[in-house]
Amino acid sequence: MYADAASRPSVGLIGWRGMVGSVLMQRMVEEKDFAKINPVFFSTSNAGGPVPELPGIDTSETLQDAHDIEMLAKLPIILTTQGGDYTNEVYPKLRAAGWKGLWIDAASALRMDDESIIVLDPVNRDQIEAGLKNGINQFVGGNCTVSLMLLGLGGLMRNGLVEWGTAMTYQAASGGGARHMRELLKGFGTLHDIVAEDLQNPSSAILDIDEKVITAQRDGSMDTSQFGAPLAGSLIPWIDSDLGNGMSREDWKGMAESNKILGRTGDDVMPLESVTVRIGALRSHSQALTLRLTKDIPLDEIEELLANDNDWVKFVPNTKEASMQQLTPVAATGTMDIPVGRVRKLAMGPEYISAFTVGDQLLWGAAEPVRRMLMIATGNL
Ligand SMILES: NC(=O)C1=CN([C@@H]2O[C@H](COP(=O)(O)OP(=O)(O)OC[C@H]3O[C@@H](n4cnc5c(N)ncnc54)[C@H](OP(=O)(O)O)[C@@H]3O)[C@@H](O)[C@H]2O)C=CC1
Ligand SMILES: N[C@@H](CC(=O)OP(=O)(O)O)C(=O)O
Repeated sequence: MYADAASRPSVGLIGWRGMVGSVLMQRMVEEKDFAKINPVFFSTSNAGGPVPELPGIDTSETLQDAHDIEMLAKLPIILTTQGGDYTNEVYPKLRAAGWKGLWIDAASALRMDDESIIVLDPVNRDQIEAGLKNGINQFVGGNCTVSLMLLGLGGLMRNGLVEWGTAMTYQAASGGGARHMRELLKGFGTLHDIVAEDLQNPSSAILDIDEKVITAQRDGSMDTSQFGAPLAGSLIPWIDSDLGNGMSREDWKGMAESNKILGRTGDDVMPLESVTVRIGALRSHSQALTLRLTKDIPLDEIEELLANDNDWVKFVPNTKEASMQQLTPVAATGTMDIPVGRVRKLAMGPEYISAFTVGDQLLWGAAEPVRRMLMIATGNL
């Protein structure tokens, strides 16, 4: 039974209209979360406007101003998917005003703060529970690639069986935002239009087609305003800012965030290096890993550890057919599954394995960890 309306905790929701926020709303409707809380909807651009028409939402209410610190400070819990700029602007003011409530956030701004816990409850529920008990009040969703990797490889990583690893990523356009997804699709369209007639003719020369495509990709005629380089028919081996030491910020997050989630510090830190790459997938991130295990573990035991770690990981047998059908962005998108496969021992030695994992960047990669944190904080999970 759900709590009656008067005793449900009030929760401020900011960013619900954005791409991550919309996926969060979908999940909250699916899980009937709006029967467990009293939602208060905010906007940075349309205070006084209508609240979203969602099942279970009282549409006689209007949107609150997301910059109104006094209004925000009345709430015991705030969940934001609005982005890091909003967090950086509003959060310090809210705390300075004496607010003691729980802040749940999908943006990276507060992730590595000592006062924050990065939330991924199938992996670190113990940390979350201990944090709630000890008065921690900043709970931040992890980087999408990190969360998806830890869910896929949890059976090895959570059990301390990985000595070190590398993750080579294949990240979808959605990681950049809605406009990036549009730019990718427009890019495919532009390239197709240039060679559409040639494609109709089976005897046209493929090298002529190739020449027309590469010319368009190089001559500046494609829209690259979001990615800064053509992505359709290509890839971009750099994600997020340049740290000036040969690493992108996205490369850096792999080791920093995964160790924080796993609770590994000091001498216990697991070296995990990444090269993060944007590819022309729409909304599921993939990554290929090389892992050195702490010992030689038989392959069937590795498979069992991976398959049984959590309710969402889906072990995919290392065959061509299964990999092509089950281990792709097309298979993972829109689902809560985290397929993991291509697991085999490597020529470097019996402790070395490969693995490949995929997951929806907007579900487990962004919205679901913060949705679940809200449910944990309100005693509903
Ligand atoms: N954990 C992770 O790995 C990930 C985290 N994120 C985080 O989530 C944040 C939000 O990302 P995302 O959802 O892609 O951002 P969006 O740009 O889709 O939405 C952000 C805000 O923009 C405003 N907005 C303006 N125009 C529109 C429009 N036409 N449609 C919808 N919203 C509009 C809305 O605010 P308003 O209603 O107030 O006007 C909305 O909440 C990111 O900045 C990042 O910090 C994102 C991806 C992955
Ligand atoms: N940087 C990720 C998306 C994202 O928003 O990550 P973060 O929450 O760590 O900033 C990507 O581009 O795929």
